[in-house]
Amino acid sequence: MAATASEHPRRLLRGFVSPELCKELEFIHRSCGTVGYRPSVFSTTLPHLAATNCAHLILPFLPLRDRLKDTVEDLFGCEFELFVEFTGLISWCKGACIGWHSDDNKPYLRQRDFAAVCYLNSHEKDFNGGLFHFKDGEPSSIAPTAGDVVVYTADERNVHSVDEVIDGERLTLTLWFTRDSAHDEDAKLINLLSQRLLVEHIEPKPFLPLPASSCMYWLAQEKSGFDVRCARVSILGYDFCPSEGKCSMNDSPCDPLELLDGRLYLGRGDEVLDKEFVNSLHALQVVQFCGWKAAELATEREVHRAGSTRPTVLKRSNNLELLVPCDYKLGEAILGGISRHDPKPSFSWDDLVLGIARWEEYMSELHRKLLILIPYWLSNHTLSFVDATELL
Ligand SMILES: O=C(O)CCC(=O)C(=O)O
Ligand SMILES: [Fe+2]
Repeated sequence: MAATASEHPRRLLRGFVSPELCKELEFIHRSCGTVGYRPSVFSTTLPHLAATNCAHLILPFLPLRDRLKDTVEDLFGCEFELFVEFTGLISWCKGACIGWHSDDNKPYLRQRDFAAVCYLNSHEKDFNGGLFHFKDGEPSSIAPTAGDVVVYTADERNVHSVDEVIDGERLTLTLWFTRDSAHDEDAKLINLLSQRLLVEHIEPKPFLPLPASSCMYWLAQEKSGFDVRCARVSILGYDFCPSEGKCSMNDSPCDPLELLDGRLYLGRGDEVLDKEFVNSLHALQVVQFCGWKAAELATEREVHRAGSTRPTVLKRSNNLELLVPCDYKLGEAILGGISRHDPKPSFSWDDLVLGIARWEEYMSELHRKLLILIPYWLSNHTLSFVDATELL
């Protein structure tokens, strides 16, 4: 039965997103996300990835984005009519909720025709609360499960709400589709990417991230607040340490959050790894990559342990602390969740050093493919996914 046959055109698609892709998108969100548009909400949009020198991280979204558009067109009988209007990773943390609404309910949202919400993690495993409800019709309630997707029309036939998240981080990939070509996300992205292509890639590592303005990472709450980059590394047991010669809060009047834009080290307990990162996003991406690939890195370390040299680790001293005005407790209360209580794998700096190398391979491969795909996208005016090797 086509979804259009019902009074409430909608469909729940079980297991639509593979567990591997759920994890990869979680990695991207935790290493690139910014503070979102509502309290306790974080988001990673495709234009944001392009603007922070991470356009190559758009690639993992594309096969799923294409498949969702085809599925929505098929289910709702509008083949070749739709454009993607918005694609974003959105996480809701402790305290986030939304009351009854339809997704086209504001004048500036009228172009939205259909929604697809992909659940990337699971109720009761990764977060509590956050159940989805439709006001009328079936299914009436959905407990998010990693891999499931709910698609529905964005109009008043599908008024819905989301219960408050009690703890953990509830992660979705949300897309809206439109019939109005003026709101085609691809056209905007291609424009951004073509501008970037004009910038000659002479850097040896063109995939290194570039932080956005520090206010985009700052979550303010009453008299307190935290930088989401600092909070996320802290939840994994690390902190940022200043690079030699950089000011610290003690001896310089400069804005301490600006230190997160420059070179820094990673510390853990009373140790600091003797490896400079170009900025906080670079270090955060590596740390999140190591979390994503923890099992593979541990296995690889076992295999290579004999011949490898130990990484240089410094003892922390007073000038190896980056004092940013970050309320870590608040960050942990909002971002930390039930999955944090999983047994932690034993820590080794060797894994981090191996992770740095594997992170570089992962990013440089995506970047290589991106450079092949951009001219193809420019001539096709769409961001569709193709095997980059076929274009060579
Ligand atoms: O995350 C969800 O389950 C739905 C979110 C929602 O309703 C919205 O963003 O408009
Ligand atoms: Fe909604």
